[in-house]
Amino acid sequence: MSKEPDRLFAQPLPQVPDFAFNEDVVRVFPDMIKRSVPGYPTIVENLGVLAAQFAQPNSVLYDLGSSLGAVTQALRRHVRTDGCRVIAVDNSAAMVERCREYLNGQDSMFQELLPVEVIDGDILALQFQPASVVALNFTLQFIAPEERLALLGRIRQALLPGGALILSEKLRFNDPQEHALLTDLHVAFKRANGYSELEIAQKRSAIENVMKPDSLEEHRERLLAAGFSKVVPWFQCLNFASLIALP
Ligand SMILES: Nc1ncnc2c1ncn2[C@@H]1O[C@H](C[S@+](CC[C@H]([NH3+])C(=O)[O-])CC(=O)[O-])[C@@H](O)[C@H]1O
Ligand SMILES: O=C(O)C(=O)Cc1ccccc1
Repeated sequence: MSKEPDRLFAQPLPQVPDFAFNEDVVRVFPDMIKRSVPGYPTIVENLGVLAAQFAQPNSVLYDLGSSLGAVTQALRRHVRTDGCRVIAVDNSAAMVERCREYLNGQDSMFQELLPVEVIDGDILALQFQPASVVALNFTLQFIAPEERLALLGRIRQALLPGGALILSEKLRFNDPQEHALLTDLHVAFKRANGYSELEIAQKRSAIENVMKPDSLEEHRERLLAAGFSKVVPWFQCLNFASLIALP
């Protein structure tokens, strides 16, 4: 993995552009996500452990919004079920190109890994195949809010009995005091990871138009409306959480 540190927002910008998953972000992405998302390494590794419990023989495991393939790599470390294959999808060409390189690296280091296909495409336009595991690891928050229910409905329809959707998201909180506390603690987390006040402020303004978090209650209700039968939070660190949704 690239070791380049994230300094994208370190210098004052006359106007902060909307955040995009372009080549500049790709270069620093492993460092950025680890220093910005509390619990990220734990979520990714354990997503593989969880997936191994839900994987059904001869089915597809989807990594939707795969970025550099961290989740795909965890799936390939943990899932041993016969005939499974991974389909990773991202609509950033820069991410997809680097993701394929990293997965080739994983292939050259380990034997008998699950086959993987990386698709450069929009998850909103995807024709889903029958799937036992679908991972949306910090991706739904970048999908336009009005598209989210229909996407979850299509995922629900594709899920096999015994399978699961694993959904990780930044959370918003309806209680203003809870929201303020966890937002402040997230800023403290970023500061402790070496980000300056300027970097934190400029990043906040870059993502505010493109990343729209929901509350846990909104996630639960929407997942049930999409046809899921059960929603089980399995991890929360500050304002970041991961849920298991059962078909
Ligand atoms: N409509 C879309 N279709 C396909 N991809 C999309 C779409 N919208 C956004 N993306 C892609 O979703 C990813 C979100 S990052 C996921 C981290 C990864 N899961 C990880 O576990 O490392 C989250 C973050 O950076 O906070 C980006 O690569 C986008 O290009
Ligand atoms: O940085 C933040 O404040 C976030 O909420 C997480 C994030 C991580 C990586 C890209 C975009 C948003």
